[in-house]
Amino acid sequence: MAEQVKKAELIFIPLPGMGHLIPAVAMAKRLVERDERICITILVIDLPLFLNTLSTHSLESDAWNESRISFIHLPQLEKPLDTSSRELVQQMIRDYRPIVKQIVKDRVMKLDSGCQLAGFVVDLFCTAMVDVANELDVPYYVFFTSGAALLCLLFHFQSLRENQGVHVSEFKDPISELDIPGFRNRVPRKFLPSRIRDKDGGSTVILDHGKRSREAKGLLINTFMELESHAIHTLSNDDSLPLVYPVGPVINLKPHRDGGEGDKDSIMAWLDDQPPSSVVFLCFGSMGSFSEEQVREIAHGLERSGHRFLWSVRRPPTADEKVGAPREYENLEKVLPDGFLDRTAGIGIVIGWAPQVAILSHPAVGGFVSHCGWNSTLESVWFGVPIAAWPMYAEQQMNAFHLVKELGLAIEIQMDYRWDNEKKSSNVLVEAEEVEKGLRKVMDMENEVRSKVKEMSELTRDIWDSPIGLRSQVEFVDKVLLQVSTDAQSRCAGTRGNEVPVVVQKE
Ligand SMILES: O=c1ccn([C@@H]2O[C@H](COP(=O)(O)OP(=O)(O)O[C@H]3O[C@H](CO)[C@@H](O)[C@H](O)[C@H]3O)[C@@H](O)[C@H]2O)c(=O)[nH]1
Repeated sequence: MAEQVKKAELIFIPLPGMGHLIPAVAMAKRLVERDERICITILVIDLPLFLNTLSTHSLESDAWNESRISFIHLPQLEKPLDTSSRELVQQMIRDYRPIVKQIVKDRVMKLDSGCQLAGFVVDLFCTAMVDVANELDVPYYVFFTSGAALLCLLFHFQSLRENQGVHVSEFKDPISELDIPGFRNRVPRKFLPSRIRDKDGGSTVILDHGKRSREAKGLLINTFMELESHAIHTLSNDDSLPLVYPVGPVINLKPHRDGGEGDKDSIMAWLDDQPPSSVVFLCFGSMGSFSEEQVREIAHGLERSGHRFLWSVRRPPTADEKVGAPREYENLEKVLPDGFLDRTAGIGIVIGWAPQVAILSHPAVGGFVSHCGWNSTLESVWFGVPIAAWPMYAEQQMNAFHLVKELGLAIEIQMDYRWDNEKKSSNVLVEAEEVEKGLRKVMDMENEVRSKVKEMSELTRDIWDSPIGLRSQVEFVDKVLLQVSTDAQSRCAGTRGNEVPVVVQKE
């Protein structure tokens, strides 16, 4: 049946933060490579909250020669932003629904003959868009840009809420440990993402995303069996869930060609001059930043460790700026300890936005101090660089727990770091001594974590190079094509509503 489909168009709706956009574009590229009938349109929602990190143009330019991937930038909403709202992002996504509906309808009208709208692939945080897919009577799939273990946790608490009326906030003791399907070890409550842990911290919204994801035609997760077999099996064996596609690791390995990556050439030239595995790289994702006091503690820790370093530092938005991703410091010298840059000249460099994938792939890099964002985790594993975990917010504590305690792929710097969204900094100060200790540990060439990460890296690449590694992506593409063909047949037979004009084949 699938052979009858000439072209199938998927509409991707990523959350417009870099940690979500980067894997969505990488995923789109993988899918169009899998089958020449797949075309993808990526809708870029304009949330000023996120998009000032890096212009999306560099991501688009990576995909420009893929004629089967196109980008549509949605216009800014006319409504003023209520930056005090905890649910600002979700509200904005909801407000975009009529715009998306109209754009998709227009898009369908312009599709080549023989090309059919195959469905939506929505980020887990954009499940509000499911309403549009339903109104247009097309299937939707959910793309989850973090790991399978986290998804197990989300479904677990969503089902406790739905079926037993139990909320996670009822487990009061922060050190109490919970049995969560998909985890080999009991999970200390304090490591649960605050948005799930706290009843008034947005857990309703997040658990609702879980609920809507259950109704999807498939769950695409940016993970792979060798990294998360236990969690993937838990999800796959759960009959109440849709089909699970562990499509990862989806990493944007091709360096961005232009814009937004700082002074890439000089950074790479500096790395070329350093001995193998001698440099520790510090970077905290697209949204991570520290208080000035914390920046100084890190600087002291770096100096005391004596290790060569490459450190990506950005400042939090000021009270006036209110929202948005971290920005570059105008005068970094004022923030760093006196004379730091002079004393460390030749030993280390401090940069803004980092060309992270290129840096992690460089043989001079021997360790990575990371906030354990899922993309950073996958990139680090792919290149075999051990992590020193310093999670900050979102689900990063869970990721760190998984890496340190379950997989032994990371050492801990500070897992209890607690981000305060109002203060835009943490309630915990990690002192120079702790930083130094973590740096020494992660850079230790005899550390068991180093050999484990290398093994995982080799395994990942071997599997990725073999046909088995591509299986989930191929299966997903087959499912999309089969679904579109089945839907088209039922439309012809008049058994399915049809608000979307189906493109009639000319031949
Ligand atoms: O200076 C930088 C900073 C980041 N990156 C890239 O940006 C991405 C960052 O993604 P990630 O490591 O996942 O961190 P966040 O930007 O913090 O991502 C958000 O989205 C992730 C995926 O859902 C979650 O795991 C995180 O907790 C959440 O904060 C990665 O590809 C990095 O290579 C750079 O290239 N240069």
